[in-house]
Amino acid sequence: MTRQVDVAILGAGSAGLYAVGQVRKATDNWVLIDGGELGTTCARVGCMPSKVAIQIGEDMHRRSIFEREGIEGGDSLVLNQEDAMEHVQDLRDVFVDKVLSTSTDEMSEEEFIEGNARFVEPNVLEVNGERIEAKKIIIATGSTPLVPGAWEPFRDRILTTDEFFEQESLPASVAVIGLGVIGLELGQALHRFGVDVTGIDMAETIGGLEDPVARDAAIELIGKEFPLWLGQAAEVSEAGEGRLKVTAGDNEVVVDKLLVCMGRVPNVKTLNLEALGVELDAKGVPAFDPHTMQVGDLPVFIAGDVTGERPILHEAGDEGRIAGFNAVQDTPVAFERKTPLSITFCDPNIVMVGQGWGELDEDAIAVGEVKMGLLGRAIIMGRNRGVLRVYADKNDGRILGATFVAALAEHLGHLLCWAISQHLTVFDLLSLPFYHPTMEEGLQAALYDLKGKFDEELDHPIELKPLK
Ligand SMILES: Cc1cc2nc3c(=O)[nH]c(=O)nc-3n(C[C@H](O)[C@H](O)[C@H](O)COP(=O)(O)OP(=O)(O)OC[C@H]3O[C@@H](n4cnc5c(N)ncnc54)[C@H](O)[C@@H]3O)c2cc1C
Ligand SMILES: NC(=O)c1ccc[n+]([C@@H]2O[C@H](COP(=O)([O-])OP(=O)(O)OC[C@H]3O[C@@H](n4cnc5c(N)ncnc54)[C@H](O)[C@@H]3O)[C@@H](O)[C@H]2O)c1
Repeated sequence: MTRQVDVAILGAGSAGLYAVGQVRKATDNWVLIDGGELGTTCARVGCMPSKVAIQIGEDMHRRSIFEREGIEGGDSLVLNQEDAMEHVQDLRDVFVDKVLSTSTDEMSEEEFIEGNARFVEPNVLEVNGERIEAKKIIIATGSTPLVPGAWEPFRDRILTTDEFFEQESLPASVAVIGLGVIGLELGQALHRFGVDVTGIDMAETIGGLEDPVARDAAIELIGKEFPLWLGQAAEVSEAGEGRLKVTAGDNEVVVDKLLVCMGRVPNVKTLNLEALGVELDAKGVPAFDPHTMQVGDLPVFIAGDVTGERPILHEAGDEGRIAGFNAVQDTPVAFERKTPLSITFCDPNIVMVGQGWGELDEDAIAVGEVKMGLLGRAIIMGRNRGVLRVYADKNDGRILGATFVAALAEHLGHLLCWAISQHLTVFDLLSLPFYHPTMEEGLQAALYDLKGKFDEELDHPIELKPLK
């Protein structure tokens, strides 16, 4: 017998759970299906445990400035790697428990099915031998770390983020392959844990940086901590005694393990999306409307990392909300998407907001820049490194985007993202308060530099607004 439901949601990750949150407001007749480990990628093997590792690394690294502050004994501090990893796992468990106790743990057997679903028709699924016919289906099955098939013989010495946080002890040496977001965050954390790290990326950049000034600053600063080999793909072979030889161009290193962070692939393999009868892209994902999350005109929606488009948590959350909301409407509603914001939590942070350097027409923009070296608060913190670059429309001063390589830039990025979302100009921003002494004064300095690129002269100080 085929079970009938209003909505079936595939995947109990962040996107799927946000979708459920919307769906259950409109109907009790829904089902959530998940065939993997529960607790969400974010809490279990993503955002949260990675930030714990980064925090430990940062706390340990802080000792490098103790001496100049008159604090003695920094050299004798020891990071116990096993205890540190146990702390990562303890906090990870707290975050996972928090997710489970407010989601699947509370669901009935009717509401939550453990199993991998596959499509039979656009509105019919099969899971654990049972058929489910759903008026609407939401695909929110996330993604999986990419490991090249050719490296399968070395799989026992390859760590991805699916395995890393489970490690009780750490290898003495690691080659981090891929210096995108994950490679930079975890590579630097591992280095600061005392592991001998070599970072390799086939691109001539790190953290996906396109702005040439920001890119050079980031490569110089992070390259002071551990070697970065850029511009050549990594190749791997046996080195004997269980170790691996990694080469990239003329560089060569022998390591105990690889941390592979070469991107992620959508979890679509077992879904039989061919049954949808629409074209699939090279990764097996169907085309969808990013404002409704609907797949063509099918009764099918898609949300989160499985789309491969905006693989970050708040976007997965929004996509889940959009898909869930629309799955219970007669006609899908198109929603605005948020101003792009991406933060790599390495030190210094790498932050990109709004339109990226690669999308902008250099002739149509003005760029404001400040180096963080002379910023008072940054000097006090011993974190006066990096650069802030802000891009504005040359005609009207409207802020279009920015790239930051600086300590605590995660906060500056939010401020500027909100300003772009409100369509503010450099002149609007300079009339707002900047407290002294703060890191925000770095942003203020970049904005002053940007304002200097415009001829516009006000008849009053730019920091002030005449009463209307
Ligand atoms: C190491 C790391 C660090 C990160 N750090 C950050 C960060 O700091 N900030 C940030 O914004 N983002 C970060 N991200 C990204 C963020 O974690 C993801 O964007 C987000 O978790 C995606 O949520 P999701 O619901 O799409 O996928 P998931 O949470 O992965 O959920 C997908 C679910 O689908 C299930 N599933 C798979 N196949 C099937 C099937 N056939 N049938 C049924 N169920 C299935 C899986 O078991 C899983 O439970 C990080 C990611 C990683 C890996
Ligand atoms: N702070 C955050 O928001 C955060 C943190 C971690 C992960 N994430 C999400 O997870 C996703 C996946 O992260 P990721 O770091 O795995 O992917 P990524 O796409 O950010 O980086 C992958 C890197 O691997 C490199 N690469 C690919 N093949 C290679 C090869 N053969 N040799 C050398 N280098 C190679 C690429 O040039 C690229 O720089 C990201 O897109 C991100 O959105 C977000």
